[in-house]
Amino acid sequence: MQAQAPGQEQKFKPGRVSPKVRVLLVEDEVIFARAVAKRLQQAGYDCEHAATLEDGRELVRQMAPDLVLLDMRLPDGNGLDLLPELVSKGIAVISMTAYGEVTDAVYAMKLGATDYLKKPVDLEELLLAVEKAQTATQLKHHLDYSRQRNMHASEGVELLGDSPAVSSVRAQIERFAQLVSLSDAIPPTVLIQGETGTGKDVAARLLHLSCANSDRPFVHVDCASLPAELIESELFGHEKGAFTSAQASRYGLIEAAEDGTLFLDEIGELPLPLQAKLLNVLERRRVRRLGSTKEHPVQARFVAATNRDLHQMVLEGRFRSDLFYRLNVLTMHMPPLRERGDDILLLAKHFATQTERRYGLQPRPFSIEASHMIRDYQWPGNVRELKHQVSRAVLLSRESQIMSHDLALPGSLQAAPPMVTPEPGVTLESAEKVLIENALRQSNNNVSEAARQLGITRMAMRYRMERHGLKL
Ligand SMILES: Nc1ncnc2c1ncn2[C@@H]1O[C@H](COP(=O)(O)OP(=O)(O)OP(=O)(O)O)[C@@H](O)[C@H]1O
Repeated sequence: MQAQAPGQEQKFKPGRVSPKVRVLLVEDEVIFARAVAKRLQQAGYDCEHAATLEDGRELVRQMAPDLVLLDMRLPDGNGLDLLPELVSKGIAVISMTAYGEVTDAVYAMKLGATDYLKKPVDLEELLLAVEKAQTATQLKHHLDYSRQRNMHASEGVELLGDSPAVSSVRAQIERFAQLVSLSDAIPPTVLIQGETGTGKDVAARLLHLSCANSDRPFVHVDCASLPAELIESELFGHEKGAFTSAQASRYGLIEAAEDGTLFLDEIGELPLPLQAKLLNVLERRRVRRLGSTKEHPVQARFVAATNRDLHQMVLEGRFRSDLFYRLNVLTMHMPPLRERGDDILLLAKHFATQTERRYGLQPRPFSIEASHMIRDYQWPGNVRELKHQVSRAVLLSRESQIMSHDLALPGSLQAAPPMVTPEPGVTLESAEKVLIENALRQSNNNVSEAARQLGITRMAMRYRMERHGLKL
């Protein structure tokens, strides 16, 4: 059978090589979790279980799930806190809420969950929801790839900011675009470095749009989220029978990029043997599909991005030095958000307006205190973190201004009085009172937020406050 032509969407279809769908269950009720995992495994899913948000986050990194079943009330926080991260990675999420926590389900859907289930959950109903979400995600990925081709990665690409650091990035993108577009030359590779969430993906897309052939494909390969055993066949393609599940020949993404751009995101995660193969492609401009003896010319320009210190990885023997030197020709550095001065507020206002428009909400300004907090916070997750926190604050805020406590930044919690540890001999009852008082102080007397911090419903919080005689 012949390989399909690059224009055919089918060749990108997820799941063709790995039939097992990976499901992550984030749930602290162990007996229920075991029953769900068993039922999903029986139905042919790969299922992993995490009992806390933190373990869930770690497993997302390790197993790159296709779908997450997310409980809302977890020992170390609310499932809503993990949800935006999952949605931004294109992972389907089914939220699971207990009876009486309807608002959580509503927020979860607003934040991009695919579906929600009410507890107690019937296992067959859960299985149906998983199947439905999986079909929807496959369709979405399918469309995403088609969209990448058809819209040429141009939609919604904005590198906002007036700071000198961002202006300099913009100028560099223009300059690099000219250099990689020189007609007769083999285009030099562009390496985009920067902390997570600084806009490396945005910069890569803008670069593509500024190049000659910007109407050609922009193919994004996330080396961190593709399982190691899949990356090779995804990148290089394969012939029918090259390995057990290769039932048809298939173009790899390098060929699919045609004479457009292949964007290798998180290149630091590429396994060492594949680094050698990639170097070979970059040097010889030829690619050979798995199981084939024939080589095909490579026309694409290569853009790579990383938030790792590749030089350090070379010193530690985790990244090939020859590939590093090959990549490190035209290098651009995305500045961290904390170094962009007033751009932070400009971006915050932009994301607030975006969320208000998306959900048809009244425009509201940030309070002076909230603006100061946004400006002073260090933003370790950079623009992505800002975007999520602002969207979340806009959706959750009930007041005429977006207040600092709506932002729920770790800094604001640090600024709150330290937690009081009960003395020995203190009763459970009085310890509970102390915890409630602390949570209220940390959330500036916002009962919903305090309830969220303690992992209980607003109603339960009100009831306990009344029992302890706590008034606002
Ligand atoms: N200057 C900017 N103006 C507007 N939006 C931005 C800007 N920079 C980043 N964003 C937005 O922030 C989010 C994160 O950006 P992006 O994915 O490009 O970061 P990244 O550096 O590639 O992250 P990672 O290292 O985690 O892959 C995206 O939603 C992007 O649209």
